[in-house]
Amino acid sequence: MTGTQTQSLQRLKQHFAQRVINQARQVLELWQNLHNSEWSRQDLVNMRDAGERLLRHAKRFEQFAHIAIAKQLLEVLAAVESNANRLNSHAIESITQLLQELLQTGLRQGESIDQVFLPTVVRKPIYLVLHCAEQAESLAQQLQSFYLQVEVFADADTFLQAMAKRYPAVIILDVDFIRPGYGLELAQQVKKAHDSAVPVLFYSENEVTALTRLAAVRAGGQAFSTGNLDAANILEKIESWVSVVHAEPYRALVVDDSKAQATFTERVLNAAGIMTRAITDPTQALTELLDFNPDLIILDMYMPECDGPELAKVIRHNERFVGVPIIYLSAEDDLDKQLDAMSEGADDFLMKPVKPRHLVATVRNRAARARHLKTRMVCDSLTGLYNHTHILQLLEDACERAQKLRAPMCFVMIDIDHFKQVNDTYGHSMGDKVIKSLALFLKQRLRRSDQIGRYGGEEFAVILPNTELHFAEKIINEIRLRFAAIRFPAQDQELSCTFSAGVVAYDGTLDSAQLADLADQAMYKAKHAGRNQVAVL
Ligand SMILES: Nc1nc2c(ncn2[C@@H]2O[C@H](COP(=O)(O)OP(=O)(O)OP(=O)(O)O)[C@@H](O)[C@H]2O)c(=O)[nH]1
Repeated sequence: MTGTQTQSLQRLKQHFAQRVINQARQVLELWQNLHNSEWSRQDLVNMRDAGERLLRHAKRFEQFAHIAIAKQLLEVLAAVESNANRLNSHAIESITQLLQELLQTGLRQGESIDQVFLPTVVRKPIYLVLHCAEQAESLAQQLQSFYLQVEVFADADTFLQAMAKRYPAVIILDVDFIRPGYGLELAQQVKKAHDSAVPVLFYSENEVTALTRLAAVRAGGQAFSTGNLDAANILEKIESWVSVVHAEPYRALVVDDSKAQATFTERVLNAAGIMTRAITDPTQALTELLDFNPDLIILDMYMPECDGPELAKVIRHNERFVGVPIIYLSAEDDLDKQLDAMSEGADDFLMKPVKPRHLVATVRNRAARARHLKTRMVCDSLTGLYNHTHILQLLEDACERAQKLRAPMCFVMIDIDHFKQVNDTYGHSMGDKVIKSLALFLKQRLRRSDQIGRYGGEEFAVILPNTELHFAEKIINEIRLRFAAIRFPAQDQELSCTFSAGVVAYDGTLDSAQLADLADQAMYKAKHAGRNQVAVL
């Protein structure tokens, strides 16, 4: 085969790789949409179509893991269809499990990194509509170093044409684009012409009046910045606007001595994509709590062996379950009794018969809040990355998984160089900004299946499942080069930072603590060898 033929074959392969990834993403997105709606016949059809497309593309590209997952997904969907299109907990669990696997399945090793490691947080482009061309170019460059796609517009027509073709992740719009106040008019035009609300970040070089800010809100502005536009800040905003819904379905444990009521509750919740386990014997509740790990518990008030408030107390006595919301679902209409029951550590009271919509909304709201609190416990407050304890826990899980599946896995330790100097020269808040930027940078560059933690002050840890050592080294090195190229506006100058990293591969025998230790050693090797480099061990 000639060099040109090999190249075009490679391009073709990459083209299909991209398609497989896109199809997998579509299936995931369809499933996630169910978090806000109720399962219908149309959902089944859409998921099946997306699953079939994934299977077709995966076959063409010979992605065997994707083929196996797509086939199993289609089987589960066929079972749902033959069960009068009723989603039950088993189907919800199977689909979730398969989609998790899909998320974990990188493409075959050896493919181009650009295809495998697609930016995960913000993929759509950013439209930059600024009055000053020089400022637009410099901001575009900064944003690009964060792996964002940027399109710069110098006139309104080209911008409006682009809007008609593709929606961006965000529009950064100068209120004084071309002439004073024209940016606001342009935003109004966009708002009228397009149903889909694209977030607009308004910008003005100078401070503006309250009236201009009000006009910006009315024109659909999501935020307003004045003075310096800073890429990290913009990415942080966009990330919060596009943050992905939690992919895991909610889990509810239903305790009701009436089988008919328990089944009714289960059906209503299942149709909303909520996994349910229903039990009629309250003495089994603790065992089920441990086994099923629900986001919340729905309790009947009156049951023969032990009543609801007693059970609530027993549950609350267990340290592990103090935070799990408890909702009563009972025919009791005496307000005093309801309040008494609530005083035993319950969170809500729903009267039977309850409207399905009311039940679903209550469960979703309570479960979302409980998850939010749980997330805060495992995440670092400055960066939103996993905290030290949690990333080590995740590393333990990753080692187990890699050993079970005999899959490659790498662990990386990253430490910003001479960080003390950044704090000493530019102040602690500038130091915080650099830490936050590196966090955003890693999130934006790595795959969704990779896990990133803030290991210590200016130290980060990354778990790369399904990744060979040479690949991990290549990616971290590429990230290192890009990060070093970022210029952070600091006072009236610019600041740049570098990092040193240590990369180690799981060999199937080490435990997570040993692996972390080795990564630390590798990172120190990089520091001793002069910093701003990646060392492997
Ligand atoms: N701004 C800020 N600084 C932090 C934070 N956590 C730790 N630091 C600072 O990070 C600095 C780390 O300094 P050192 O461990 O001496 O290392 P270094 O200056 O980065 O030098 P090398 O790692 O040897 O390249 C200390 O001054 C800490 O106070 C934080 O959350 N924010």
